[in-house]
Amino acid sequence: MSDDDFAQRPTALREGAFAGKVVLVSGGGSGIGRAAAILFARLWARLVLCGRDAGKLESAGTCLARLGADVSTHAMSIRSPEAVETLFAEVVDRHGGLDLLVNNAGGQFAQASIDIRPKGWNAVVDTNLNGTFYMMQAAARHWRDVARPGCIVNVVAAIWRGMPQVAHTCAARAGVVFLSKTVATEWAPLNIRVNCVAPGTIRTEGFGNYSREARASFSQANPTLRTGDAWDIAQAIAYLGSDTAGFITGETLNVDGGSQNWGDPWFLGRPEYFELNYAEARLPENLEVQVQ
Ligand SMILES: CCCCCCCCCCC/C=C/C(=O)SCCNC(=O)CCNC(=O)[C@H](O)C(C)(C)COP(=O)(O)OP(=O)(O)OC[C@H]1O[C@@H](n2cnc3c(N)ncnc32)[C@H](O)[C@@H]1OP(=O)(O)O
Ligand SMILES: NC(=O)C1=CN([C@@H]2O[C@H](COP(=O)(O)OP(=O)(O)OC[C@H]3O[C@@H](n4cnc5c(N)ncnc54)[C@H](OP(=O)(O)O)[C@@H]3O)[C@@H](O)[C@H]2O)C=CC1
Repeated sequence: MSDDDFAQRPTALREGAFAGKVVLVSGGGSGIGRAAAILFARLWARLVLCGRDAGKLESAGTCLARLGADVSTHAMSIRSPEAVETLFAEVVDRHGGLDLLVNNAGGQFAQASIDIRPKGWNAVVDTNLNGTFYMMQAAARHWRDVARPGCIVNVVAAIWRGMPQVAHTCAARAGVVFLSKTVATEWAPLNIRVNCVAPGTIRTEGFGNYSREARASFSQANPTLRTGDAWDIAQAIAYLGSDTAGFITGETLNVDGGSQNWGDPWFLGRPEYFELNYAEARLPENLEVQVQ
């Protein structure tokens, strides 16, 4: 899907639903984050995008400005607590405050867990769990200090049956889900809602990090036998971030084509052990039936 597609796709959300609201999308330069930012622009939000790559952010910023949004872009890494602090100071300075934080930045690399080295484990956990926490905490402190209501939507993954070959990200996302449930209670007195969206396999630029074989498994990894697209996730994010979802907190919304129930994505390709061959499968003796 292109920016132009996202600028036109129908949406269930009401025009003007985010009028006067400031929305921060991490990883807003590409994929799901970029689609969500386009949706928020169409709903009249003011936008803040952050990510590491200034070029990607600038390109997304230009697209949002064309849609009429007031947008600022900030190149930084969510892994640095100092950079997160600076980001929030810049947001307050430039936009006067924040209303919704979308923690979408994240990623991983595929590797058998038995081979993951400490540096790689730490890189993934630091981005997906620690970085997300620094952003959540900075937002909550801001809302507490200015006595303003707030809302957080964290993008995780449909991890419910484990995620072989990406154990580090599975562990980190599980951490974010339970962190979110925890602070949804702690921060309710501050009028802050916290929810997660758990995507299944969603066709984005991020797919480029995986082999052809892995990508083929992604498109067969749920009962619909197809991948979702970034708009599917953008709409779920906007719904949970909107006042329409005002009585929902501590929840995780799966947008996964049913992958919780059936399907097996393999980030490095399916190991031979898991190849199924029903034609040659032998039943245990006591289950054999005589066919007349
Ligand atoms: C059972 C039902 C399941 C249902 C379905 C569930 C959902 C399925 C989801 C399916 C598809 C998912 C897709 C996506 O998530 S797409 C979006 C994602 N985008 C990315 O993943 C971005 C790509 N990755 C990265 O940018 C980086 O890897 C990362 C952010 C994770 C780390 O960045 P950093 O810059 O800190 O790290 P370095 O590159 O410097 O590396 C640090 C050490 O990490 C190790 N490493 C890194 N890459 C690899 C690799 N390819 N293989 C092995 N090890 C790696 C390594 O130790 C690095 O240190 P050294 O370089 O010193 O060795
Ligand atoms: N596509 C899918 O099937 C699924 C995706 N997800 C998750 O959804 C999110 C969006 O993924 P998607 O859009 O597909 O892929 P992308 O790779 O396009 O998006 C990841 C974004 O995260 C940003 N990012 C990564 N590390 C950092 C960091 N340290 N600091 C700031 N920004 C960072 C990247 O920006 P930059 O390069 O500029 O730093 C990039 O824009 C990710 O968390 C991903 O893991 C979850 C399940 C499935």
